Amino acid sequence: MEIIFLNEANLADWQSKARPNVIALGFFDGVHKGHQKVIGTARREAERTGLPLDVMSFFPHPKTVLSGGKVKVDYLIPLEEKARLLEKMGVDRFYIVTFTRAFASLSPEDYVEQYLLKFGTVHAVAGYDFSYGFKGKGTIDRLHADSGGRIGVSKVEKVQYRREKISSTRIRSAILGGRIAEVRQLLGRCYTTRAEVAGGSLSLKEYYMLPQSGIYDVRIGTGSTWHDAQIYVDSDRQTISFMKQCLLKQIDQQEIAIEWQRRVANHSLYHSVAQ
Ligand SMILES: Cc1cc2nc3c(=O)[nH]c(=O)nc-3n(C[C@H](O)[C@H](O)[C@H](O)COP(=O)(O)O)c2cc1C
Ligand SMILES: Nc1ncnc2c1ncn2[C@@H]1O[C@H](COP(=O)(O)OP(=O)(O)OP(=O)(O)O)[C@@H](O)[C@H]1O
Repeated sequence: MEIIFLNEANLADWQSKARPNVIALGFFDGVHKGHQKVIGTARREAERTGLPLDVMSFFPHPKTVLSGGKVKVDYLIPLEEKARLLEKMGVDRFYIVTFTRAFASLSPEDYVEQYLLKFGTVHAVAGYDFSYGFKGKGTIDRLHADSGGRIGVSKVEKVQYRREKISSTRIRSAILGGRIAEVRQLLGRCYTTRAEVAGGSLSLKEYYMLPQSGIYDVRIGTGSTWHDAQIYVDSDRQTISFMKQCLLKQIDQQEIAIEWQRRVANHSLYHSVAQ
């Protein structure tokens, strides 16, 4: 999979490398079950037509840019992790458009012209609530018309869990609430973060979220094996530590994966046990 960072400076160059494609559109933080349906729909269309499958996403989050940095988005996963997941789903090119105020001011028609038609898009897939162009005025229902009838469009209907839309926002609040079992249902897999182990302490890497304070059953991945463990989270201090230190020696100075399985106790219980 090719990863391409698009900006005003290299836009014309990439337009000149256009080839016909099917593309999935959206931010895709977390690559949850709703996103999987969008990308899966695009993949089937790519297979049917024999065209490459591309994804176009944005960075930083539009909310952060449009608020002038005032709104901070807690990302679920960093770009590298999004790229790993997209590659596993069969994506050929992953475009990441640098989201700036200038980009946000493009009219819906100009976005479609400059970023889809000039990139060779034959068919675009997005969810029922995808929006694009100045003030988000472009909607999936008008994308076909905005392309002058040249781009075929598939709209993915709302994917729900317990009668509510699955969204990145909902997953963020479930993580902050320690509702790890729900997070697993929404993502379609366990939430997995990466951390560094140095001198006996654990630190989460950037662009992952720390669940609510408490004790969690986790699996620790070292690249070669998985170990069952328990982790204590203090979300006020933003720290994580192992309940038993024995694993720490084996994995010192390594980058590990933490697969969050379930929350087994809350903060206060830990303190009464520890005292
Ligand atoms: C060309 C373009 C311009 C946009 N301009 C705005 C804007 O002016 N205001 C806004 O709130 N969002 C704007 N957006 C953001 C979209 O409304 C939407 O949040 C973004 O495309 C991510 O889509 P998703 O959240 O459905 O994945 C723009 C998006 C694109 C692609
Ligand atoms: N539950 C869902 N059902 C169908 N399509 C979805 C769903 N969630 C997102 N999509 C689509 O997936 C693409 C990426 O969406 P986006 O990244 O905005 O997801 P989101 O989870 O709704 O995020 P946020 O919570 O920040 O609004 C868009 O085309 C969007 O319409």
